[in-house]
Formats: sequence, C-alpha cells, structure tokens
Amino acid sequence: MAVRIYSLAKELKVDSKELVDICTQIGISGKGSALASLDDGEVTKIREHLSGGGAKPSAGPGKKSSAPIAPQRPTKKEVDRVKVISTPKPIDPVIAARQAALEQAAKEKAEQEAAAAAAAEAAEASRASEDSASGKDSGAGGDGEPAESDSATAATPAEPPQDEGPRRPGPLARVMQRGDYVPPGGTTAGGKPPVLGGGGARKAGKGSGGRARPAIKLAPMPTNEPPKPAPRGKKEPAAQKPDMKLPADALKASKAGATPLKAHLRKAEDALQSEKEKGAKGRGKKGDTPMLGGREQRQLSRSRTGRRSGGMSRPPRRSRRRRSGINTAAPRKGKVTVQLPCTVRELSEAAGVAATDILRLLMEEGVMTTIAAVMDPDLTELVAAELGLEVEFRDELTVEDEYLAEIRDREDAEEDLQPRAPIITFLGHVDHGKTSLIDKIIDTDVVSGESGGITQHIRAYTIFKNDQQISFVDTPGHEAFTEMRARGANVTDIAVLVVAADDGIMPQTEEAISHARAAEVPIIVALNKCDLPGVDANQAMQGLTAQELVPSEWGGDVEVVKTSAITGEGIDELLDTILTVAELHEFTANPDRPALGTCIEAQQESDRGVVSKVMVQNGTLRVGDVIVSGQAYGKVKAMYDTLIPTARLEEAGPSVPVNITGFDVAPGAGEAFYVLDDIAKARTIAEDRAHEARNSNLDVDVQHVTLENLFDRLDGAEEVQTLNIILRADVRGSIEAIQKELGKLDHPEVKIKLLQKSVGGITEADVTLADASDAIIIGFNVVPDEKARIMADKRGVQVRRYEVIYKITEDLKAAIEGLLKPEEREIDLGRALVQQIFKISRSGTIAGCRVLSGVVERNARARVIRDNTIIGDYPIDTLRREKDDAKEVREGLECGIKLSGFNDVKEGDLFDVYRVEEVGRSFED
Ligand SMILES: Nc1nc2c(ncn2[C@@H]2O[C@H](COP(=O)(O)OP(=O)(O)OP(=O)(O)O)[C@@H](O)[C@H]2O)c(=O)[nH]1
Repeated sequence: MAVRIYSLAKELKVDSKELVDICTQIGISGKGSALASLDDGEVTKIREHLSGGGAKPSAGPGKKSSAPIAPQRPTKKEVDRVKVISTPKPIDPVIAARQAALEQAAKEKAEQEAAAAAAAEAAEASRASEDSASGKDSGAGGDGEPAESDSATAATPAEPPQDEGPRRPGPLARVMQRGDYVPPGGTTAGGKPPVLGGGGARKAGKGSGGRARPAIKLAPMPTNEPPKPAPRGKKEPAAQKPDMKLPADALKASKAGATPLKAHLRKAEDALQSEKEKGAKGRGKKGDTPMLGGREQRQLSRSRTGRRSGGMSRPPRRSRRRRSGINTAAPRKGKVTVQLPCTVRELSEAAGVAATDILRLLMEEGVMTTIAAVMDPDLTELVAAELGLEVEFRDELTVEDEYLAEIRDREDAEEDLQPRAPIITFLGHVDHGKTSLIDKIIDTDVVSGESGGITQHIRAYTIFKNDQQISFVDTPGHEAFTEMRARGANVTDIAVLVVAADDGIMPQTEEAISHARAAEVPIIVALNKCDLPGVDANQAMQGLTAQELVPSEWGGDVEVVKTSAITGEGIDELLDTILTVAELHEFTANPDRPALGTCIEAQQESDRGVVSKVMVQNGTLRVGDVIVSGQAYGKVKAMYDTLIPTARLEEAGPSVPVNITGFDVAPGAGEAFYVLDDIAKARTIAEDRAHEARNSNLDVDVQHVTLENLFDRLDGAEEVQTLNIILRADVRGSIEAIQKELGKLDHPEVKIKLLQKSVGGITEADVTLADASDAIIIGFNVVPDEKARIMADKRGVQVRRYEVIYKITEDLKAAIEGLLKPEEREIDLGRALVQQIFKISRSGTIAGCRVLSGVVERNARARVIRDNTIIGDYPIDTLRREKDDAKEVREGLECGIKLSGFNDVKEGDLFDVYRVEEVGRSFED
C-alpha cells in the first residue's frame, strides 16, 4: 500500500526532509517532497537502508524480515539530533481559557438550578408547615422530620445536578482526559485569566516532549506591507559642525544683491506674512506649511517629533545629545540629497557646510532666521546653488513613516524566531462545503455541540490537533480573501480549495484557484461530498488536472484529500496534510516583540463599544497595549477567545485570532494593526490618516501597473519583473490562442504571468484580483460590466479591450520595450440600453434606447454587447431626441440611435459608446 514520505518519517522518527534525501541517495527517484508517496518496494528499500546504516530504528537483525518495523522510541542521541518543532504547550493556556469559560458557564447553570430547587423546596416546606399548623399533617415522624428534610435540602445546591444523566464528555474534557495533557498550574477556572499563544509556544518550542518533528530552518515572516523608507535620521550622519568655509564666489554672488536668492526670500517672507494673516492652521503637509518659521511650523515640528512643548528654535533632545559627540563632519560634497521639508541644519549636515555659514548667507540677504527654520524646495535649491552644490530631494516622511517604519521594517533575529501555527483559509465554489468542513474540524477536535460559543459571526479561530495548533480564517468568499490582500494584508499561509466531488470545477472554483495562486500560497484540495452516492472522484480530479492542479496520486504535486463533512471521512487526513504542508514551510514568528497583524473585521456593539477581530501575525498582543489600525487607535481593554467568546485572555501570540475591545472607532477589514509605545503617537497616526482621507480628492490611492507605466516601472529594476495579467475572452478558443501568443513573448527582464484566464465578461471579482495582485485586465471581445467598470476606475486598475489577437502581443511587447505608442485612445462615454426596435424601410433599424450612464455623442462609436459579449463595433450614424437630431444625450434620457452598417439590433442589447482620441506618445522623453 502506498505510504507518504512524511507518514513513514513519522513512524521511523526521522526528519521528513532527511527521508527525501535518503530516497535520492538510494536511487528512489521522483520523491522531491515529503508528500510524495512510496510503494511497498520503496518502503522496504528505505527500511533496509536505515537498518543497514545502524543510526535509525531497524526492523531487526534479519535483512529478509518482511515483518513491519515496530516504531521504536528514538534514542536520546536521535532526539537531540532532531529538533522538535511541535508546540505541545500552547494547548494548555487556550484549553484552560476555554475550559475556564465552559466551567464558569456550567457553574452558573448549576447555581441557577440549585437556586430554583431551593426555592421549590422552601415553597414545599412552607406549604407543609401551613398544613401541619392546620392539623392536616397526619404522617408519622412528628417535629423532627422537617428538620432532616431541611438539612437535606440545604445540601442540595452543593451537589452537581443529578438528573441530567451521564454527560457526554466535551472535547475539552476529552483533551483533558488524554494522557498527554498537562494542566497549566494555577491558571484554570477561577484563577487569573490565562494567556494564549506566545508564552506556551516559547516554552514548548525548545522542549523535548512530543513526537519527533523535522528540524526547522527559520524563515522570515511574510511582511504585510511593502517596505517603507527607513525613518529619517537612521542612516544620516550625526549632527556636525563642519569646518568647511563658504566658497568666496558664492558669498560674493549673494552679496552682489542680484541673486535670485534675495527675490526668493522676499517671496517666502510675503507668503509667511499672508499665511499669518490668514491664521491658517494646518499640519503635516508641506504645501500648507509656511517656511522659515511660524506657529504652524512649530506645530508641524512638534507633531513630527512627538513633543508637546518647546519651540522650534530649540532642537529636540535627542538631536542635541547626538551632536555633543565627536565631530563627524562629512566632507563637502558636490551633490547633496535632502529630505523635504529641509531645515537649515539638515542642509548643513547633508552638505558638510557649517550651519552658521548658511545662516550668515541668509542674513546677508536680510533674513534673520534660526538653524531649525524650514526652507522650501526652491529656497533650498537656491541656497545650495549659492554654495556651489547640486541638490536632490527625497520624499517627505509622513508621521506614520516616522513612527511605524521601524516597527514594520524590523527584522527578527533568527534566534528569536519560534514556530507558529499555520493560518489556513478555505476557498471554493458556493455550497461546496467550506463552512461544513470547518465546522466538522472544530467539532471533531475541540468543541462539542454543547459549547454554544460558535456563532455565525466568528470568522477566525485557532484549534489544536494532536497538540498542534492550526488557525483558520473563514472568509465568506474568495473576494473577501482577495479584498484583504488588496489592502496589503496577507493573512493566509495555506489555501484549502474545497471542490464538491459531485459538482467538480465550477466558475468560482477557477476564480478561487487564481486568487490562491496570486497570493502565492500552497494549495491543498479537499475533494468534498465524497459520501454522496455515485460521485466520480476521478472526474473531479481530471477537472483539477485541467486547472494545472495535478493530484499527487497521479504523479503531481497537489495534495487531494477526499473528504465528507457529513460523515467525517478524510477530516483527519486533511488536518494531517495541512500540518505536514505547514511543517514543510516552517512558519515562524517572534513572540517577544510588540504585536503586529491584521484586523479581520470590526463592529460597534452597544455595550462593549468597538469589538475587533484581529489576527496576531507577529509578536504578542497584550491587554493594555496601545494599538493603531487604519484610522482607529486605542488601548486593548479586554481580549476574548474567538471560539468561546466568554473566555477572557491576557495575551495572544503569533497566529492567534482574538476579539479585542478598546479601539475608538472600527478599523476597516484588512487594515494592519501595530502596537506602539505611546498613545500620543497612535493618536497622531490615526488622526493623520483620517485627515488625509478627508482631504484626499482622489479615490485612487494606488498607482497600479498599466501598459503605459510598465516601462517606467521596469526602469532601473535589477531583477526580472513580473507583469500580471487577467484575461477574459469570449470563447475558450480565443484564450488558448492568446495564451499561445503570450508564450512567444520572451523578454529577459519581464515575465508575463497569466493569473487568471476565463470565458465571459469582466467582473468585479476580476478587478478585485487585479487590484490585489497589481495586474492589468485584458478583455478580448468582452467588456466589463457596469460595476466592474466603476470599480476599476476607482481603484486605478487598467482594463484593456482588444478585438484582434496580434494587437495584444504587439502592445505588450511595445510596453515592455518602452515603445508603446498610444496614438489612439478610447474614451468611454456611456452606455445605452436598447428598449425598442423601429424598422423604417428607407432608413433601416432605429434602436429606441435609454442612456444608462454617461452620455451618448453623435460622432462617437458604439460596441454592441449581447450577453456580455461584443458582437460588433459601429459608428453612430444618427442620434435623435424625440424627433430632433441631438448632439448628445445624457444619462437617464431616451433617444433613437441608428448605427452605421448594422441593422440586426435586438431589444436588450447594450451600446457601449466611446470616442477615439488622438494621444501623443507617452515615452517621448
Ligand atoms: N452530502 C454532503 N453534503 C455536504 C457536505 N458538505 C457540505 N454539505 C452540504 O452542502 C451544503 C452547503 O454546505 P456549506 O458548508 O454551507 O457550503 P459552503 O461552501 O460553505 O457554502 P457558502 O458559504 O455558501 O459558499 C449544506 O447543505 C451542507 O450540508 C458533504 O461532505 N456531503
């Protein structure tokens, strides 16, 4: 019987990877991964090899023995050699927290029942005494009996309820009953709320308990956000007092009074004066900032340094201390780089010119100023020119960059990294069983039906399987998964693609595959509903193969697990596969740093305020931590388990989802969160973001790749770049032809990656994917639907439509080479729906239309769209409003349109109206 390498490795207590290497050494080829299968002969060969080597457990002395090798306990040497990566201990605090919550609930229930029983007894007793007083009590026993009865009643509340019958042990109880469970000392029910994540993992990570797992190589955490520039000052030389003198010619030139500097200074002063008069308030934006002093500048300076008091003439302490060291004056340079806004001091430091010399230069121009005065770019340039220097500007650092860059960019030392639980997302076509599978997994191992803690709203949870932690993020659909990625949040390590065996690959399955591929996460397939009679798993596997997901049992590299969420078939194997894939990827994090992660969702609750579900991705989040996420900030007031929401936690380590309270407003789903050391900083960042969002007139905040800017992006790039493409076409044949043509495009610096190819019109899902993956969308004989078009405009995603295949390759080639000549560009004008047809013998067919959006112009062209497919493209011949010719007809109005050369118009057709404009070359310079 075929056995997987990792299973055999487990049995033989050796590292899976080591076993892969052994396969190669002993001539068993094609076993590149621990997930590969071995046949009986190969297993025997391996066993013989290991027994011959003497270092591994052996089957016994006889080589010919065919008896299975009994798993043996590894020797101490072996245990020492194999680094244990299982994390048995984190189970304790989580289970303890959950158990504490469940026990508390049980206790409350018992108390309520006891109170009810006591009340009933008391009522009974009072009735009895009334009866006795009225001489109705004829029973034996006299006065003593009620007393006995009372004492029995008094004892009742302390007893567990007896009438419930034997209770099925809950999963937590089951875990407690297991031999490998060690209860955490003093942190269970009734004690201080236990902690979750980090601490246990840390202890466990280096322990020697649990089964032997492969040795790990520690990998860096995937980052959530693109790297930001390092904070200012990090790499800058220390403040200095250079001994360079101003060049005489520079001074002479400025003294002559004819320099542009004087005029500029006057301009700056005027501007400052008018700003003062206006009493303008503003912060953060250099455009609003009066240069060379002013209250606003002081505010800006404070907001950037985080100081709440002090004037700009006094430099921040840190700077002063820095300057008191050795003079590290840089030699005078011919070209200097400064960051805007630039102060006199910064220019002096960058240029290696004494600040006093710059001040003197300014003074000679009649401007009395200070070393901390901010100069605008023009003035900086002019002063530099006076000094005989060329100046280059770096982008201004935002407050956010200053505070968060260090946190985001901080790389963890390898020795600080610990194994962390994998975060798994289930994707797939609607109704294929994603939710049922997750429910089954949770029910199987952690929570029984009595927990009552799982609600529809819980979308992320962590569970334990064989002492291994796994976290799930249950997104309602792959769009939500991709939406999060679009916001820079990658909260998934492994995607489980759920495919119903009776249905096979469906359109949303294809989309889910593209989304998982674009996220570059490993894919495991759960072939679900295998319990249904007559399902043909082979057919579904053929479908997977057609999607380039070749099952490992067919020699491919994709693990396909046959499951049933109803019978539980394959659930354990699915979990094992997830854990093995996770093990191979060695996900790690540093629990000893301030937390950062992603907000999965947030909502305002009437009693608790904002409750946010966050996934900790690195570090440890603690109650009391200062956090910022999007435009929200606050302090973590309380933390709850997501699976059993009554279980309170004190901290959460990497890969642990928790519900927290404390944000002032609800952060958006997919927003990154960070822990800061100061609430004022968090407030500044959140306010700054809110301010920017309010002031931003542009909806498009990301400049996505377009064929026009592709070359600019490639410019200066060192490595091979990837151009991601989403292709939608009218028929499968077109896709194949285009794919073939794209394959011919061979460029040393640009790789073309087809993220998704499918038949049909362009949808919002395509735009979401393009947004998240920085892709362009190519529509071949198809158009975007209205919502997709609006979304693409809003998100700056380029949608290019073609009707001739060679034009696609021509454009791509030209774009890569920077020679794209967009001589003609189509300007979308609007859309009109054909509501009625009028056949007029002399003129032809007139389409009675309603303009759905935009405008229809007389000299424009119209693509005729039927069932989301372009069936033709014709010039508009006549455009009429009622009986009159019209130049244009706007949204909401009715009109008659006659197309030139096309009479086969039908009701329900859409006219996609556009104009062709001549546009100059983009890359002339
Ligand atoms: N026979 C059988 N039915 C299943 C299985 N898994 C799920 N179902 C049923 O399929 C239906 C859909 O299951 P869900 O778990 O809601 O599917 P889903 O993929 O989460 O659906 P959406 O969340 O709507 O995308 C339900 O009626 C389930 O009971 C299975 O393994 N076997």
